Amino acid sequence: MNQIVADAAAAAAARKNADQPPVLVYDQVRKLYGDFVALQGVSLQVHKGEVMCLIGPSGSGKSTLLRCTNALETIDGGQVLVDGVPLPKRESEVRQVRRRMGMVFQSFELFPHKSALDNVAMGPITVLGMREDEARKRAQALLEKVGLGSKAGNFPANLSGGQQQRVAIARALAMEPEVMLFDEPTSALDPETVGEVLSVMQKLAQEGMTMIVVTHEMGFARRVADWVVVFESGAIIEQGPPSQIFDNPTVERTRDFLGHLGWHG
Ligand SMILES: Nc1ncnc2c1ncn2[C@@H]1O[C@H](COP(=O)(O)OP(=O)(O)OP(=O)(O)O)[C@@H](O)[C@H]1O
Repeated sequence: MNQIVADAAAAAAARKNADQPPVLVYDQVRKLYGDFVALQGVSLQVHKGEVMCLIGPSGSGKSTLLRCTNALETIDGGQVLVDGVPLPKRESEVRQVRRRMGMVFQSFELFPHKSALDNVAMGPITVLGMREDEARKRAQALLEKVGLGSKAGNFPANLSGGQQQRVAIARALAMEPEVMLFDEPTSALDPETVGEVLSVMQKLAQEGMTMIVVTHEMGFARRVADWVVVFESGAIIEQGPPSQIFDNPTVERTRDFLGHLGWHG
């Protein structure tokens, strides 16, 4: 075994909960949009409590992989396993799986005519069948967790982008997901509100939430990720702990990508 392979094997063995079965397995996942190959042969594992950041150039397939995780997109080859079970095809079963994964989008997607509290309480009431008073109590606690306890009555239009995104995170958490999927959660935000969203995410990570984060925030990935995956043209070109990817990438194209972003370790 050469040194690079030995280092990679040691890093993989050191992953969080590597001794337990992974929560998510992507096995040779392939995704087409017409003739266009968006994902080709993507194989990856996510362990419980792990924060995995997906990075890479625009259009490299990061969001597509995230959307294949909760069956917002169907796959054209390979498989995605959740707790060892392939993603189902039937819509009713897909909904069951989706419920276990909270998703946060770039564009918040809050209901504009509902208060922050109602946005968060709605899922537990309508999907989980929780009593309204209990759901509202849960929603208030979650708004406090994301630093918005005093804004519960505000409508989305009266919240900043960063605050709306924190409501969206609280809304996802209200369903008590096993995994949180973040699709470029700060890309649509004014720079001054990016930090407040990232610190909520960092707190979640510290609490042990399993997270997959598509991000262009390299500082966040370096600081918070346990495992970083670099995409290019629908394929993984390198994966490893942040110290490897950001300080000592083994693949020239990772170095090029980070160099273009002005990242110098
Ligand atoms: N619904 C769709 N129909 C056709 N092509 C699509 C569709 N969704 C994505 N694509 C294409 O698939 C490729 C991968 O897109 P994807 O959004 O996964 O990239 P990404 O790495 O997340 O990029 P970014 O960082 O810009 O969000 C892109 O070339 C994109 O144009």
